[in-house]
Amino acid sequence: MSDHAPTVTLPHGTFTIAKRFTFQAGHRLPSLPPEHKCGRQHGHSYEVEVILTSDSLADPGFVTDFGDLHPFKEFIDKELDHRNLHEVLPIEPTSELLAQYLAGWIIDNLEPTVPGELVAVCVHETVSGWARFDVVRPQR
Ligand SMILES: Nc1nc2c(c(=O)[nH]1)N=C([C@H](O)[C@H](O)COP(=O)(O)OP(=O)(O)OP(=O)(O)O)CN2
Ligand SMILES: [Zn+2]
Repeated sequence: MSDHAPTVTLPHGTFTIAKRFTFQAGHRLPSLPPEHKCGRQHGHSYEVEVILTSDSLADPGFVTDFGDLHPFKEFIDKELDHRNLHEVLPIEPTSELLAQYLAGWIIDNLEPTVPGELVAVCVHETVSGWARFDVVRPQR
């Protein structure tokens, strides 16, 4: 029996990675009618998933080094963690708008320094509810 796994023909395709970040925050959704429970102050353990893609890999075989996403963690920890989101964000803090806002932060601040391209940001507010914002790029 050989000591090596067999050689295979490597298929063409695209690579996708994801990394999860978490933070705790309070919010309310001030635009909701007064009888809606989510108009009241409450909190979530937010999970944010950042999804990046590339057709080719940087050494040693990365779309983007997961460690290169650390500035996003620093941003979340400094600006969002243990805060009232409706007080610190320039948007109404629904999951959908938070996903779009975080995608904008990544495109402005992180994407220029990493090889991968942002595909989407998912925001999980609860174990059962989440929203995803998909970045639409102009046709090249
Ligand atoms: N499309 C969206 N709907 C709602 C959002 C949102 O961001 N996008 N947010 C909320 C509230 O923030 C709420 O905290 C979560 O709502 P909901 O899942 O209804 O609340 P529960 O976890 O208590 O769920 P139950 O299934 O009722 O236990 C509301 N909607
Ligand atoms: Zn909520």
